[in-house]
Amino acid sequence: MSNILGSVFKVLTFGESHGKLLGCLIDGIPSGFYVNKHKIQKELNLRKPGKSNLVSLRKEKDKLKIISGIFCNRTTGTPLGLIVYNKNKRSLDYKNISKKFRPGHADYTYYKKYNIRDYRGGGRSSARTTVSIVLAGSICKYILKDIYCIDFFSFISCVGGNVNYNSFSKNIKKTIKNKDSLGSSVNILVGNIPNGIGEPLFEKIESEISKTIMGLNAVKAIEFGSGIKCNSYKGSENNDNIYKHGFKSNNSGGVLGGISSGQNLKFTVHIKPTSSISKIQDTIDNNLVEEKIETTGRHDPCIGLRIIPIIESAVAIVIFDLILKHKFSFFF
Ligand SMILES: Cc1cc2nc3c(=O)[nH]c(=O)nc-3n(C[C@H](O)[C@H](O)[C@H](O)COP(=O)(O)O)c2cc1C
Ligand SMILES: C=C(O[C@@H]1CC(C(=O)O)=C[C@@H](OP(=O)(O)O)[C@H]1O)C(=O)O
Repeated sequence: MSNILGSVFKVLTFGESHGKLLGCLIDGIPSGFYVNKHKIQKELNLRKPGKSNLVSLRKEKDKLKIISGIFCNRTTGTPLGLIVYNKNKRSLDYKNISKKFRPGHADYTYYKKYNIRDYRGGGRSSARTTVSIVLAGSICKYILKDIYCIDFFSFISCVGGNVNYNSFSKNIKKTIKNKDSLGSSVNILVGNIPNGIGEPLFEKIESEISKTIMGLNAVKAIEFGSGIKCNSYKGSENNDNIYKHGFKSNNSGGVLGGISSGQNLKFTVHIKPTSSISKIQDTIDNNLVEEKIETTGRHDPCIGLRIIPIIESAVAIVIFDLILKHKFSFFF
């Protein structure tokens, strides 16, 4: 299993959905950084479930606990350990389906590969594990803001194939009634990214971000700038003309040759509909016997509503790691 993100700012993530706790251990964080607990907690609060009836109703406080690596609120350069406890587990919800594989979830592949499966909340395959990404990423996010004024602007751009923002919540409510779920897309814009981040050929900023974002639960595609639409454009339409004070458009998504151009980094992430639905579906059990399955419990009907803080944190880790790894600019 691979549970480590980053190569200099190295984040080891651990924990399961219904285990005792989740967390991360960060190796490679420079010494002397002020660790702002409130800013980390704010990001955890943005990610946590149970905040409305349009998301999973699991109620977690996700209260930050720092277990190592700081002295007088500053990093000491030793491994920084951050955790949150799981408090609101309801493993009984999974009892009926403990031997059946939910279509679309990771149950089938985990069982086939590891020959053992923690069925409680999906165990390690649950998006509850994204807590660890937000723990580490929130630190990167505010360091990037303090040093480079890097800002994130993100929004949900599509729910169930519909791009009209005003219809999103109505559409989700109707889908919940129908015991189903919806796919979605979110748009991410990272402002004030300095020119020069990204290492061609094989650590282009696009490829590094894509690898991490595609590693998130339920993400099925990512497009930069004009994305897949570029296949219908002419060069004269897709090129971003260059002037003394910058670019006239941003079809490149802020990346040229794998290097940030100084324009906003712009990408779209497409997310599949939640697999755990209470509509009856076909599946098999551990003994290959064909069964019907109905997944009840507390599930997100549309993941796009919750994924933005996770994506922002993941991207912040990638950018900060590239900066540290290549001793970019005037950082040191
Ligand atoms: C923020 C977030 C919340 C999610 N909530 C649920 C959920 O409530 N129920 C569910 O079945 N899947 C949920 N997922 C998706 C599963 O974790 C994911 O589909 C599963 O791990 C299988 O991985 P894959 O979809 O990447 O193949 C969520 C994903 C994210 C990013
Ligand atoms: C708990 C979270 O999301 C969970 C993600 C998830 C899944 O299968 O990914 C399934 C559900 O787990 P449970 O049945 O334990 O409530 C969600 O609530 C969270 O994001 O904190």
